[in-house]
Amino acid sequence: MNKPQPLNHTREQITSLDNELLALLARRRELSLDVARSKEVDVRPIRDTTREKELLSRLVKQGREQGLDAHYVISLYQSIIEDSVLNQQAYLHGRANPETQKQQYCIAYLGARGSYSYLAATRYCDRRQVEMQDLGCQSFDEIVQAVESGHADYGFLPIENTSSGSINEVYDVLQHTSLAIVGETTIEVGHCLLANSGSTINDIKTVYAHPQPISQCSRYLSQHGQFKLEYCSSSAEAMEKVCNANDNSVAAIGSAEGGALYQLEAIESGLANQKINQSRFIVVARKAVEVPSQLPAKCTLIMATGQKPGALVEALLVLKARNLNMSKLESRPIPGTPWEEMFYLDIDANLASEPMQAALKELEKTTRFIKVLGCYPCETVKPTQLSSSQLMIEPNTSKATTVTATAQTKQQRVSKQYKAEPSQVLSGQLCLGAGQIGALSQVQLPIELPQFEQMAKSLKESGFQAVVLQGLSQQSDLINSINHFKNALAQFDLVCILAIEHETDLTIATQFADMVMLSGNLMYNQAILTQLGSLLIPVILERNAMASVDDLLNAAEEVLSQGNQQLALCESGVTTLNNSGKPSLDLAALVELKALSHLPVVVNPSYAIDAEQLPTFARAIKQLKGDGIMMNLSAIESTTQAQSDELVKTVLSNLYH
Ligand SMILES: O=C(O)C(=O)C[C@]1(C(=O)O)C=C[C@@H](O)C=C1
Repeated sequence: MNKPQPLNHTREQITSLDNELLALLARRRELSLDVARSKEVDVRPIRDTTREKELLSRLVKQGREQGLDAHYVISLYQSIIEDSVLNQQAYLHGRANPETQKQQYCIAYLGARGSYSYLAATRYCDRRQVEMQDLGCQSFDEIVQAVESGHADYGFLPIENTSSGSINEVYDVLQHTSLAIVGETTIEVGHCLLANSGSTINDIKTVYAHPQPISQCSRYLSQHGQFKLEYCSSSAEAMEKVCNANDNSVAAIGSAEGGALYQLEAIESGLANQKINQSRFIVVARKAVEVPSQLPAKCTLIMATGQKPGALVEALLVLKARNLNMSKLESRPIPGTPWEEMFYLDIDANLASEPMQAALKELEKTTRFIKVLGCYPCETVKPTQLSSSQLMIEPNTSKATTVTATAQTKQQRVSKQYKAEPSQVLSGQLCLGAGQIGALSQVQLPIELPQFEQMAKSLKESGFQAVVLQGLSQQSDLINSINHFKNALAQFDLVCILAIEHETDLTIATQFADMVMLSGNLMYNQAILTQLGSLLIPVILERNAMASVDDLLNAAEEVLSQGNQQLALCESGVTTLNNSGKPSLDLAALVELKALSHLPVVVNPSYAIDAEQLPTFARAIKQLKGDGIMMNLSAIESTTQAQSDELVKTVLSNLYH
């Protein structure tokens, strides 16, 4: 073996590379802010998971070629992307609320420098490049008072922890404050045993800690029954006590970062019961803030329902009817009124959005008390994952073997051999398969909202259960419009299906739809099929006009193999030499698909069949065991609205009776 170069020489090279890496990361951050500036102008959502997947799979491949393993590359980039998303969010949030743009924030928090609250506040200010003036407090009440009285700009309150759950006292404080929640931040809580320099674990007799870390480290502490526990009002107080004690037999529980501020050393680490131990803090201020529509927003409400049975369920159904996701529900007693409770709800929605406003109006009618505590950007960045097939891309694997290997396993999940009983796709009032027939209407965008509301009402009255919105790229102010459309559809219990006709539709469609439909022109796009397979909402896969039944089943297999079992197929006609310029409706394919697969099949005769023949075809679809009909009413050229209504009525009546 050759003699290696001297250690310090190698270390110098590593140091110089690390400097370059940091400079590159800083440059990447600047570019990410440039992206935020463009998104501010175009009003596009911050998160683009399609772009993230593209980026990750390319980097995994390139990394492999340079000897870096996929998981290493992915975890590095997941942190980089999280940072990029949170920075963009902070930037756009600041722009939407110019009065919050200051050089310095005075922040009230629990304990003293070094506490977890202090670390969370530091992180919050760093992200916004604002200097922090810290105001340590002894209790949650003191924090709230400091902000209410104007001594502090913001208060930091820990609201929940992944090991010990919700922090009830904070919920109680929120019942009585006039402050608004304007932000949230989550930090990793790495509990360590912190002691004076020179102490070893065998020296420790007394441990100082706040009750929260004690409960989060209960397993570790029960293994060390010899420790005498002393409760403190914060982790910072615990560290300060150890620092002042000048004694090797005392220790504190806290973060290594905080301990360093008190010259304490971490003699044991990873004390928490759960490997992932995170605390979420809410940020309170005197004035509520606005959240731009491109940011994922969260609303926190408190409400007291009527005392009659089922009152809470009734209130929650109001949210469900508007497709509002509730990410947290807590209850706390109302002081002075035994057995009555106040509910705290976190809803994944923007307060300014139509569904949220409509839900609030409805809730105001049925609850005894309701108050919005705040609307703020959601700071949980769910890491984008790659599918196992994307992770497996081996540079040297011959393409032929991959293709045969998948071909052999294909047909399995879609086939009746794999699953004998018919599958059913369900979303709201729409039910496809296993004996249920659905009626879906296609609506071509762009469209004005008042006209859309009118249309939604008449589609509901005709008997449709779902509406497929096509031409997303044609609609201006897309996010706002979709929110309006969804709300209008929800009013009439209609399921909102967004059609993906271009790769660029994917992000918005998957974010806002109850269900998505992949247009036939994208049926061969492997990357999109993979992504649809990882969704939690149902998917309709339209057959490409040139595709065989086998091709359609192969595409369906790809979706199922990624996990999403809520899949229906759609036959809209194939290109033939019939000279009419129209596609030919392939009812033989319907028969074949039903014979081979358990998946529901919807038929869309709108493009292939003349209007007057539609009632006959509807009967045929039913007799051939089709599971639904999709109709594009604008493709049906009837002379008057009344004629068109009459036709739709006959078609649906033939389908259902
Ligand atoms: O390319 C974008 O749209 C970005 O916002 C940048 C970036 C990134 O940091 O690479 C961040 C967030 C998006 O979800 C995708 C990618």
